[in-house]
Amino acid sequence: MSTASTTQGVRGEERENFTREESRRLRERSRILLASLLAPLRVRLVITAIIVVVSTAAQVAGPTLIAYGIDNALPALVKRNDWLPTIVIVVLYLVTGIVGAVLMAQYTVLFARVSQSVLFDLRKRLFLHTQRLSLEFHESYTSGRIISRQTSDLDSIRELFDSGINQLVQGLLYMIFTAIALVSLDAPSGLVLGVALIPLFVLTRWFQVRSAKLFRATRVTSARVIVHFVETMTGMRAVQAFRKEKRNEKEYGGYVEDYRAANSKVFQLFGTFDPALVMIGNATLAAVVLFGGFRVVGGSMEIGALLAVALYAKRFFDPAEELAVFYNGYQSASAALEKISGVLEEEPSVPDPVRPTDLWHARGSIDFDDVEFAYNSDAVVLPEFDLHVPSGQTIALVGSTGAGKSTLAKLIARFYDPTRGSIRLDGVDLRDLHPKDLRRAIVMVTQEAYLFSGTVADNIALGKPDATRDEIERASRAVGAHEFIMALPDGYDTDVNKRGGRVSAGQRQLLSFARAFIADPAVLILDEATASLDIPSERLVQEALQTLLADRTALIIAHRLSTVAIADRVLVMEYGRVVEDGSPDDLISGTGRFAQLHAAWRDSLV
Ligand SMILES: Nc1ncnc2c1ncn2[C@@H]1O[C@H](COP(=O)(O)OP(=O)(O)OP(=O)(O)O)[C@@H](O)[C@H]1O
Repeated sequence: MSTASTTQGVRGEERENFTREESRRLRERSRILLASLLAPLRVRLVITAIIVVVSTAAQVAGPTLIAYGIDNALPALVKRNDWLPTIVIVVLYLVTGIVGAVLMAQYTVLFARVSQSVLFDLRKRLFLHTQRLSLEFHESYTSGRIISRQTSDLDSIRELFDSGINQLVQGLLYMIFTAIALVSLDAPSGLVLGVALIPLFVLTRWFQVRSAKLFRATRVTSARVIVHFVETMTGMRAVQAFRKEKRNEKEYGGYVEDYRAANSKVFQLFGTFDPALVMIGNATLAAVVLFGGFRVVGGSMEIGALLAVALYAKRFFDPAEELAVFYNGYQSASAALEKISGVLEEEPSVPDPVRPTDLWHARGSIDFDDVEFAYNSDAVVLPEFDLHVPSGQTIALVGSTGAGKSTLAKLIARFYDPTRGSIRLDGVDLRDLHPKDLRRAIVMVTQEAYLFSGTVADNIALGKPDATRDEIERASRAVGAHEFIMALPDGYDTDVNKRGGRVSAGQRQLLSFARAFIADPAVLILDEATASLDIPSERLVQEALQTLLADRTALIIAHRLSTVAIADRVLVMEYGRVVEDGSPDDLISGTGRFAQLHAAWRDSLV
């Protein structure tokens, strides 16, 4: 398999090891993403860079000015009563101090703006792209992982921007300028600093290697805590129904403990690193002062220069810790960027047509022509499927579980494309249809009848965003939902997520019918709820169905055999094939599979 195919999109996200070629490709992908995020901010970045260079240079100038003041300006004042050099030094000191501080403030603000723009852009891109990806992607890439991309991954990139990169740039510049100033002030002291760099380098390397492992452990353990939490909360009904609380408590306790232990190891590491860093700094300072002291006594160095060199030597180590920590922030942010770039690289498996065919007024005839279908090239679900549904026909799909009924429905709604053959609406291949026309012509009402946060009216209007209140009410009346909506605390304006706005399973189904009715599609696909409604509710739903199905092509996945009665035609499916096809009456009076099912159902009613 090629490198591109093993690392394409989110493939390889769970893997720990990569070949050199694969790692190179992943880095390249992250780099391209980062470059595309930074490209629009080019001008701002250049200005920010200039500001930070000038600001750091101004800050570093202080000790040199002090040295000049002590060694040259003060003697002139004392010996010749010449105030000018002293005044110049004091003014310069003040000016560089003020310029350094003002520019530093500017730099912080500008950098924050750059990082906010990058994050805003990335967050938006990720959301829009994830939403555009086909159902196939979402069925395998769990919501926990999507949530991680949008939260913890974006957070580690934010952290790197907020405290990492600007401190890195500042810190590096600071060290470089300080070293230059120190060497130009007194080259021999530069040598001492050069020697001090060796233990500093060794200590930093040691810290990076140890901390990389420990920081990774904190990331892994924290991800486990989040995933377990999300899973428990989303599956709360099953958790409580199966009394899984105790087991969860133990598991969650274990994950939290691992996370705590990982964090405490990180703190222990800092406990060693920080004092060691301070020691190296102090030892260097002592060596510089001692070495300089001898030379001052010997007359080869001025006292002001010694003071400045001591100040530089002391400040030189200030950014060292931030630089060492940056490495970890960088690692976790680049891992995050790699995963996000993977999601962004995914392409919808149901692509929009390049040259779409418009279909303004669909009539609703559907054809399956030599269709074969398999999920993710696994076992074939529909081996060879041919079907003609004339417009206006109501079809009931029955068959044992796993026969392929939902798959058939998903293919008609074009959540997936067939692996062979074509599916056509009014003679136009679904792959060539404009997505807008497709969504207007074919509507699928799923079992879950999902309600979004908002009012009842908002939820119905989803089927036709510009619907007036009149249209909403008419649709609700048509499917028999008006009465119960009016009985809600605020009628159509009741918030479905608030107390009192909670609706029952049957009512939820009626709302989704109203939503479909207002959308007025040429083809309606209905995955009928298995929830056993009580008899009055079932009757209500049956009546609503009749209204909803009138004058359009309909395909109902019928779990209740009572629904079959309102169908013009019944398809019995087994193992991805149609094994019986006929009117309900013909099939019932026959001796086939459906006749048996129907007899068993009728007996169960008596
Ligand atoms: N997203 C998926 N990925 C892989 N295989 C799937 C997927 N969805 C369904 N399948 C498989 O396809 C086959 C048909 O499933 P389908 O959901 O279409 O059956 P069904 O007739 O609607 O069943 P039910 O009445 O239980 O809903 C099953 O073997 C199932 O395991």
